[in-house]
Amino acid sequence: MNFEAFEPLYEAILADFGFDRAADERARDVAAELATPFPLDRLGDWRGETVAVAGAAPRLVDDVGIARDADVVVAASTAADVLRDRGVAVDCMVTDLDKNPETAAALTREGVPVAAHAHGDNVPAVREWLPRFADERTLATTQAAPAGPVANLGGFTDGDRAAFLADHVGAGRLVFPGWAFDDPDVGPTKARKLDWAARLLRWLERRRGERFGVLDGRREAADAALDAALSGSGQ
Ligand SMILES: Nc1ncnc2c1ncn2[C@@H]1O[C@H](COP(=O)(O)OP(=O)(O)OP(=O)(O)O)[C@@H](O)[C@H]1O
Ligand SMILES: Nc1nc2c(c(=O)[nH]1)N=C(CO)CN2
Repeated sequence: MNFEAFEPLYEAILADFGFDRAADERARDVAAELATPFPLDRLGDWRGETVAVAGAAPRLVDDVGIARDADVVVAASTAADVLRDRGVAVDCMVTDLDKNPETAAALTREGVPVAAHAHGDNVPAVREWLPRFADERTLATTQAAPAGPVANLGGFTDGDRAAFLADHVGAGRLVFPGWAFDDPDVGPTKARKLDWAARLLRWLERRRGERFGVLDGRREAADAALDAALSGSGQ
């Protein structure tokens, strides 16, 4: 995914949450000062592999076997701790540094790549944590236009960004342990973020010609929101 393709959905997300594009761009520029280029082959070769994109819903503890059975495990945020605590090695972590940045820093030092996201509301965490990461294992990301070493491969929440990353590097089947879009225990903002995660995964499955079981029952609503956001963009 390149930014041009993602931009109409990025605009819709900015409008929905009232996020400021200029603030995202400033965050990206801070990350660009701190990061070094990350050639994606440092992730390893995921082409054709079954990639588990692990979310951090409470059900992840019951879905651990799905991750264990996959060829590659990409963990979103706190999913990395849940899986590692249960003996499942994580091949990559995707995070916006807001919950368990210590885990992310430690992973980079162990040689595990981490995609660290800079956005308008996490600049202090970017400044604090990127310098503590092993540079050569850190892929800095933005949701605005890419710049310098900071990439945008698509996506918004940690979990869907993980799926877009896997797609970008040629993953075969994507499976989704630890996802629950209708989680009664999340607050209203997180619930709205999860709605966007569902829409973005729906967009991704459409583009891939795949069907993600995690989207069963959600496709119609996701399509309506996507069609509204994409109308006029030719996608
Ligand atoms: N029920 C759920 N609760 C939380 N996360 C979920 C859920 N279902 C799927 N996910 C995915 O797991 C990811 C990691 O969630 P976690 O709560 O650890 O991180 P987070 O840092 O708050 O995530 P984000 O900043 O992206 O909202 C989310 O970004 C989301 O994509
Ligand atoms: N500006 C901004 N961008 C984001 C935010 C956020 O809170 N603010 N949260 C995200 C995933 O939780 C992803 N991107």
